[in-house]
Amino acid sequence: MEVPEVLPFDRNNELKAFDDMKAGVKGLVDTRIEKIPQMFIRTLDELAKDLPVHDEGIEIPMIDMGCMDHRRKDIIDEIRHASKTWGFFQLSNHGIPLIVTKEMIEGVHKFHEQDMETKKQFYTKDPSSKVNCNVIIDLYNGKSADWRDTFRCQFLSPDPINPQELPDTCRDIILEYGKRIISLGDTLTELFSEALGISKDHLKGMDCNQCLTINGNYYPACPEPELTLGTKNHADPVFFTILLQDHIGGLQVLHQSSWINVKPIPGALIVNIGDFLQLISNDKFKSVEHRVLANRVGPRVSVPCFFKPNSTKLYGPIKELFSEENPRVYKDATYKEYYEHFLSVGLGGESALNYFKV
Ligand SMILES: O=C(O)CCC(=O)C(=O)O
Ligand SMILES: [Fe+2]
Repeated sequence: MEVPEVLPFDRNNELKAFDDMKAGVKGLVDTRIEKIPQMFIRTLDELAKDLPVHDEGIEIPMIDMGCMDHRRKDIIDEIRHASKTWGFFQLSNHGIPLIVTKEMIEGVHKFHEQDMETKKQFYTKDPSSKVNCNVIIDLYNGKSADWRDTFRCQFLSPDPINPQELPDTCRDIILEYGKRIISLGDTLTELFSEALGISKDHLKGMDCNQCLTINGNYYPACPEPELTLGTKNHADPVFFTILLQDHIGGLQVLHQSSWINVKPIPGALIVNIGDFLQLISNDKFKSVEHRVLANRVGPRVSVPCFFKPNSTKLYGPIKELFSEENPRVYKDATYKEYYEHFLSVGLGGESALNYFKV
């Protein structure tokens, strides 16, 4: 019997398209392939450290922000509880209309799905550029790459972005969505302060919502989703994040050593505590690891809005939160020092906060 010759599959043959991507002239969405290249395949070390998924009747807390004037105290209690135990919660009745969230998702589709020639101008690694896409940080520290394209826009830095710098395809909706996120970010900054038991204006006075980066994540359908991740596990290197996701799903949050799926709920927004809020709250609030699975179905779109610290200001735990039972946990650090350390650790590694413990 004739044995058919089976050639070992050489993933490197597929790499031409990805060389372009690494060189910054192509997004994942522009490369239609059937096998994923080596650079996306999770390492044995990553797989060995993976934890189980727990998906039976457990969900991140849902907080209804409606009737705030009458229910403020209850809402603050719920935010405190969620921020201490989960580091994540979903928000309903947050004031951003469904039509605006829907158009924001469509805007991210339009940006990533436009032709390469138009998109090319945004593929830059120039850190001074306020709008760019596809800076895959893990390619720089030897771990597997994430199965996603990303568009980043420094909306407040702290000066507002010049609208002309935004792409034509989604300029209007980013401006509209960004304006509403700034207002929701203001409200959350007050609620977080009150939940910590300090004055309503305390976190705003520390410039916790002074800088805002809006990302547009685009996760193309993946032919081999079990071999890679859409976004590797990480905690956000920011104060807090307000995340919009579409209906596809794939976001998972680490809770009691298991991955929990975050179910998409139309119109709801997800809020999570970032490392810097954990640092200044002296561990009262938790910045929790999360990740996004790759999926055979796609594309999936998400819009994380990151409230970040001013990079040169010195931050440390809030003194009002110290007590004999709760002594200072972290040293003072600038965001620049912290973020450099975060990048050196890379996604999928240990928490960047450990390095700043006293
Ligand atoms: O796409 C998502 O749902 C989450 C992405 C994320 O965690 C991030 O960009 O920091
Ligand atoms: Fe994140």
